[in-house]
Amino acid sequence: MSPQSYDLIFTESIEKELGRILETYSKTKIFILMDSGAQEHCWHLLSGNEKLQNIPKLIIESGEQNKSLESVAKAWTFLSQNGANRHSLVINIGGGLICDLGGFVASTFKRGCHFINVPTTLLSQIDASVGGKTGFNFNGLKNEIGVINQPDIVILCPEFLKTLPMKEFKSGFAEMLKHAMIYSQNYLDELIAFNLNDINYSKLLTLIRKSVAVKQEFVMKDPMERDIRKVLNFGHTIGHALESYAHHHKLELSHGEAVALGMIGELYLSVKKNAFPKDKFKEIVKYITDIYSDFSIFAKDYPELYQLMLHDKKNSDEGVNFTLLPNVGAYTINNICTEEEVFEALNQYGKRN
Ligand SMILES: NC(=O)c1ccc[n+]([C@@H]2O[C@H](COP(=O)([O-])OP(=O)(O)OC[C@H]3O[C@@H](n4cnc5c(N)ncnc54)[C@H](O)[C@@H]3O)[C@@H](O)[C@H]2O)c1
Ligand SMILES: O=C(O)C(=O)C[C@@H](O)[C@H](O)[C@H](O)COP(=O)(O)O
Ligand SMILES: [Zn+2]
Repeated sequence: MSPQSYDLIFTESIEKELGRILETYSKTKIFILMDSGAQEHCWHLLSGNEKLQNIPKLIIESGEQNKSLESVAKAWTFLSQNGANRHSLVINIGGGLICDLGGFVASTFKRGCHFINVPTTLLSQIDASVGGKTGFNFNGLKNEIGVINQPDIVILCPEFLKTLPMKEFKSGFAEMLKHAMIYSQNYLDELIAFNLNDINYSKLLTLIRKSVAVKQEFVMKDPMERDIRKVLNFGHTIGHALESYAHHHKLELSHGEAVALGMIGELYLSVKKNAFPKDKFKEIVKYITDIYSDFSIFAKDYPELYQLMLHDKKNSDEGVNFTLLPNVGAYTINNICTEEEVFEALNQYGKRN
């Protein structure tokens, strides 16, 4: 398997598909890492398969705070105590937390064993399960520790999404909006036309396929994020700072909400430095703020947010690095913005002085 390739399988019957795949691993020891929400809402779609029933399983409590070194250590201990070896297979079943954490655990246990992702949230299906970014939060910073390493197989089963709460659905939808912003006006128009209040699952499957294809196009060109893959990070320089800030101050903010808000600020910088069309900026900001929670930040907290951005993994020694857009479907990478420009961008959010 080349460093950036894996098998991507769409299926309507996850139990049969996974059972078929496991036949090819019949000689290896298999383990399951699953988050508690996936256990509650998804396991029944899989557990009819006898082979799966007898596989040792570790449940990681859901919640971003559990994407941690402690959870990684728990999973390493679980594998070690159950006799896993470097030929073993880890099956990650859950959202982006499990794909990131489980992918890292498998990539580092005995210097790396096989893993398969079975994403069960919209965000993990269109983003976290594909592309090989794995890791966990550390020292109050998002994804501070991790590796880029591809799974053997990713199995996408949209059936799982039918139990997803709207908050989590919107979180994944934000990453789809990001894909559209960096890729094409047509795709953005399709997403804007998608009715979140009456989900058409066959239309959703088409959109999922589109988003996965967009992500894969960037990953295949630059698997280790040396340059063009930074485009997939649009909205994240500010987004990750907001997410870490919210976590530190015990405020509710999902990854997708943070990215949606991050895109507003980074679109502002795109208008200022890349001549992104002002009228389109206003339109998109209105659309995003109508969907995502009004997460107001205080001007007095801008320095804390800026300090968090200084840890962004895209940065070199020149300062805070942004991916910006000259228009929908166009992008520039390695834009260094000053603290003053960042503060101006943060002014775009509803703030209380
Ligand atoms: N590696 C990447 O490329 C990448 C890309 C995007 C995001 N991420 C990471 O992914 C994480 C966010 O992922 P997420 O949005 O999936 O959050 P999550 O993994 O925390 O899952 C959200 C919630 O949904 C529950 N859940 C899972 N499947 C469900 C289902 N089918 N029905 C009902 N509930 C279900 C979970 O138990 C959890 O409570 C963040 O840590 C983010 O940094 C990684
Ligand atoms: O796959 C990528 O590359 C991305 O940037 C996808 C992002 O949506 C995702 O949140 C990723 O985990 C962020 O990467 P990071 O390197 O900023 O931690
Ligand atoms: Zn993201």
